[in-house]
Amino acid sequence: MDGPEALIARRIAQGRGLEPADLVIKGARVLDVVTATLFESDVAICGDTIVGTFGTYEGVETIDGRGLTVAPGFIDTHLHIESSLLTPLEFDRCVLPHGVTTAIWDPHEISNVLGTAGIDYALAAAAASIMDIRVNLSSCVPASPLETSGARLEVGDLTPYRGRDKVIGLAEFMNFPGVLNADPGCIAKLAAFGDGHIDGHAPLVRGKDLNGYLAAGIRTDHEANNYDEAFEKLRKGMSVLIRESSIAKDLHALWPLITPETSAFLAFCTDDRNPVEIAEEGHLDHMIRWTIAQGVAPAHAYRVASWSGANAFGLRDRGLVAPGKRADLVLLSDYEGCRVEQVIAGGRLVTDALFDARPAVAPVGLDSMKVAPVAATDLLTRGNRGERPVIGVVPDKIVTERLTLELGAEEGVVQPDHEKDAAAVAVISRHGVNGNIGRGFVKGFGLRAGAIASSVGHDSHNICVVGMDHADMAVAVNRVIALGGGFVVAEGGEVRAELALPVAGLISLEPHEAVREKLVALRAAASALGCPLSEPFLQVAFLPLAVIPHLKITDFGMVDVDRFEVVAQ
Ligand SMILES: Nc1ncnc2[nH]cnc12
Ligand SMILES: [Mn+2]
Repeated sequence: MDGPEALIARRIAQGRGLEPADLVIKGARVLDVVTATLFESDVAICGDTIVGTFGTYEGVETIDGRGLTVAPGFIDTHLHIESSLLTPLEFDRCVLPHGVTTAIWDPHEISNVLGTAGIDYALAAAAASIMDIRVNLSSCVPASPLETSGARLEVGDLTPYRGRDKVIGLAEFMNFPGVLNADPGCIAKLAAFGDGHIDGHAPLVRGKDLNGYLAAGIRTDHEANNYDEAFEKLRKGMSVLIRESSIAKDLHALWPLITPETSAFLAFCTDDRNPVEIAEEGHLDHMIRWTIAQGVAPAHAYRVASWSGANAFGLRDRGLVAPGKRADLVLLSDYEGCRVEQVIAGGRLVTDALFDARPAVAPVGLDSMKVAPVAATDLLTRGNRGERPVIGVVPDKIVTERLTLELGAEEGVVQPDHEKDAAAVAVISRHGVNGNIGRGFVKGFGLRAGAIASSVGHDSHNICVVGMDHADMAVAVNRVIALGGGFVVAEGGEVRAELALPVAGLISLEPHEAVREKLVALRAAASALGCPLSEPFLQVAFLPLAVIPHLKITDFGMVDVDRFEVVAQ
């Protein structure tokens, strides 16, 4: 026998204790998330598979498990690795040590810029990473018809990827108005993937509209930011993915959902989490730790972070410390505090040498700035004094308010107003498709001067700039273009801080430690301009997301998301 048959025979022999296992964790306390109990045991591993628990085993190699608790590897059920600002392999090196052994990636950020080349990049990275990166195919590129993306993905672009290694199904179906209105393009995608997994994205969708959205075959949601909405979705059979991103922090509202009965139907996700927060707080380990600190039984929190997510996405080979399951294991020095000591990914102890041995993945999209430098006059909103729609930023939320403010004008140009905390905002099309510039105003950035610009502008990733001075806005935008993409703070005609994001205008080529340092400097520069927000760049980056209520801005202009129409250019 050789090949799969020999491997199965080896697993049986090692599981039965007839021969030493490849690797044994000796004398640990093991978490069983099925019965929510802990038990003392060795854990025997053959290759990438757990083969023995509830027993004593000999191992070719052993790990001293005394004083440690072994939990199933954590599963981030919905994220955009691009939002970490890191390359996927740098994300792997940054996040796997936090116990996240599986990450389910929707590469719609890079796909909005590069099209299927973005999906190919994601799959190449998934083949090289140590953590098991799975890919859901980006269902809505562009996210809405009210923006200009760098590419479009129709059903015919997606179906060739079905069944590919690492591919699960269809990623977050954000165009919920398109679903509810039975838009033909949406229906075609739902039909093509209906027999598999379809992820959802349904902020504030309730009642019979939610029933219609679910009847379309959509299985999960991560956009509920309040208990009642999440509870309704849970009771209607959705897997609710509780999110703690760097900007949308829903854990504090949703942790009470986690009970003995519901924890099998809830999962954790991060959506968009950057290296500063990963370093300062953690990743899913932070979510587990924080949830337990609220009083949730530890075993239920760990179940949400492992088995429940595996089950929701059809990953039947993982999520338990049990024979036959994938050897994704987290060794904890503090069970209630979720302090990760060591991680085993696919049966391999995670070490620096393991990361160093990965094959390289070539960067893509290094020429994604297909736009000429702008002049300050390009960013002006022409008009007279009067009332106009203004985006209301809500700290730690991506939902924004639809405000109306009276703003003054000078010589036919509408002016930012520091007293009213009304900054100018513009979105500059950057994909070489057209010369669109959307212009408007936003309240909540607290700026007294200067400008903040970003080539990360969800999800079409045009350049978004917020400022109190149009000349500084142009300086910031033009530096973003010169960098090939990035975040820039400018004041008094000077660049005060910057981070280059040359991979599709979204991702840095630097190590996560360097990206973290530059993000800290950018936050400090934004704060020096008066900005009180903990995440100023993500707040800028989410202003264009026209599938999140209520008022946003794209390269088309100000978009009323509830009425799904452009309300001001
Ligand atoms: N990056 C993203 N794209 C679409 N919807 C989101 N909701 C939160 N983050 C998002
Ligand atoms: Mn979403």
